[in-house]
Amino acid sequence: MPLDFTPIRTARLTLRPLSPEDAAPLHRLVNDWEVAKTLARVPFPYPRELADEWIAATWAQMAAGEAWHLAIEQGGALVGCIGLTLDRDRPREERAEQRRAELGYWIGRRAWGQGLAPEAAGALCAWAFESLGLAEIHASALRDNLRSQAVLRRIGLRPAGEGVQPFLSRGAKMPVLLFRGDRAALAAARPAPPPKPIVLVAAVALVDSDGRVLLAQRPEGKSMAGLWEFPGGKVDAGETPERALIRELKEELDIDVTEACLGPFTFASHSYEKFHLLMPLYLCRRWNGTVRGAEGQKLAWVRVQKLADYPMPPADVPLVAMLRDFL
Ligand SMILES: Nc1nc2c([nH]c(=O)n2[C@@H]2O[C@H](COP(=O)(O)OP(=O)(O)OP(=O)(O)O)[C@@H](O)[C@H]2O)c(=O)[nH]1
Repeated sequence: MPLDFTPIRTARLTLRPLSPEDAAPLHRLVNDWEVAKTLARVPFPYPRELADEWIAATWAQMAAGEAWHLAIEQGGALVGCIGLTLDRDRPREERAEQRRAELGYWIGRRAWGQGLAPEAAGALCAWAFESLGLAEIHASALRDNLRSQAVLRRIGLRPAGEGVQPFLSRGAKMPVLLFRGDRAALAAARPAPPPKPIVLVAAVALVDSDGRVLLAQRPEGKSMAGLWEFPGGKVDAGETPERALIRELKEELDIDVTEACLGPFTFASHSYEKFHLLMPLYLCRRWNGTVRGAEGQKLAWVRVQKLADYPMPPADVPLVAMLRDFL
């Protein structure tokens, strides 16, 4: 068993070395004419012992650095196989960056229609460019296998002519379309990482009769602890920014504010590592009650010219400049 292979994980799949327990489900899935007829190197019917032999062969090939054939697992069950085989037509000592490998895969019939093949193939190719330093990946698909051709195109391979290949399952030579792509072409086709969530935070610059602005210090234990910020907080689901501010100002500062006293001033739009902050900043000069740090946070009334002396979260920096110009 090739123990040193770290499984490749995608959103839905795990690609891992085959194990002897895979032989029975593998046989059941591939001994299906609809699957076998698209594969060049699979006989049909597929003898049960061949599954054991094939799994043992994949370990030997992986240990020799010749091919990487992996199980495609979804939710703990085998749903197909995928592999890359280094081309042999070049001298073994050639430089790694000139290597080419052939991609092959199949998905059991019950797992068709979910986009699993491009998900697995895209991930295996990305791994191979990174770990094996390949120059190019190529593949072929039967001329009438439009579905597989679509998979190859989707992961970034491009048509590279036609050919004829012997198909064990058909006992005949069959016309195929050839595809190939380099690292850049496949990387460009990979889906972008999921966008960061947008977090809506309402904040306010409270301005007193001397024109000073209130800042609150982020307490220990929170992200960006020690930095000074405008009072406010996250807008809850179903809440308006104004209602959120009225709530937060009561909780944090023990003051009462009305919507009419919250004047929209500007906003911050800033990408933090895990989220994108969208923060409307209001101006407020009138409130009821006496401002106090109701959550134990330190407060400071700061003259606009002095605001820059207080280290603030990066999202706030442009807001400070705008306040200075306005007040
Ligand atoms: N209230 C406020 N939040 C700000 C300012 N600038 C800024 O980047 N933020 C960010 O906006 C989010 C405000 O969330 P919050 O006040 O409801 O909650 P929190 O500090 O407990 O958030 P956290 O613990 O998730 O960091 C924080 O991630 C905070 O770092 C600002 O001037 N005022």
